[in-house]
Amino acid sequence: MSTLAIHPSILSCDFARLAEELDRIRTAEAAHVDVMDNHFVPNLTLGLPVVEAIRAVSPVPLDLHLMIEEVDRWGPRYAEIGAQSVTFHVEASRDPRTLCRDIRSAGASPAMALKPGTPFADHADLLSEVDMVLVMTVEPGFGGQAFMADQLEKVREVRRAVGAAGLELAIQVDGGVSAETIASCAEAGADVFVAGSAVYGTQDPAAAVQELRALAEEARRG
Ligand SMILES: O=C(CO)[C@@H](O)[C@H](O)COP(=O)(O)O
Ligand SMILES: [Fe+2]
Repeated sequence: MSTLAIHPSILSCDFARLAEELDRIRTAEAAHVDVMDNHFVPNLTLGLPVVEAIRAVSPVPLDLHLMIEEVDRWGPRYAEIGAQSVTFHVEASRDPRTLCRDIRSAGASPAMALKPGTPFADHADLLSEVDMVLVMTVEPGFGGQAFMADQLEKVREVRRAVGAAGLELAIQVDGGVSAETIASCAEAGADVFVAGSAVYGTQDPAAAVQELRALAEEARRG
């Protein structure tokens, strides 16, 4: 069985103190970086030069979540700078199979993301190309939104499909993941948990990461 991983989203950190904020989550398996272009989502965050600077100072690997329209063009560029994983939205990519291969050959793990309204079944053929499936548990664009419990059925569906195909894929959830909701995600079959406000909204983000991981482990043990 896979190890559980907590990936704090730096969207909720103090952007004026990025290096220090990254150091505060050294207990995490990776840092989740939300790249938004104000086209695919109605918000704008950061781009390649800033992600490259983050990569240079981060004590943990980077998990990049690309919420951008031109992902076929930019995805491989983000992989080249040394990210651990590059997640693209299936709603944005015109040629996801080629994109997955380009990301992998540039040295990163490709992952596919599904917005809440996007059925997994329409994109199940991509499972053999990716290392991770991200099931969004909020509409992408902003941190601090309420968790959409109706997406847990999609997590279960992906977990069943991964098992049936005999694959070893990670399933990530992102949006509204907190001490109140993480157990339901783990029970449904998620093993990588993104949390922004539930980590950076606390006094001690490193301890919050450990608490979230312990809750997920407990839920998995049943
Ligand atoms: O991708 C996104 C939002 O689009 C997320 O990664 C958020 O940054 C998660 O923040 P919280 O819901 O955990 O506060
Ligand atoms: Fe994200």
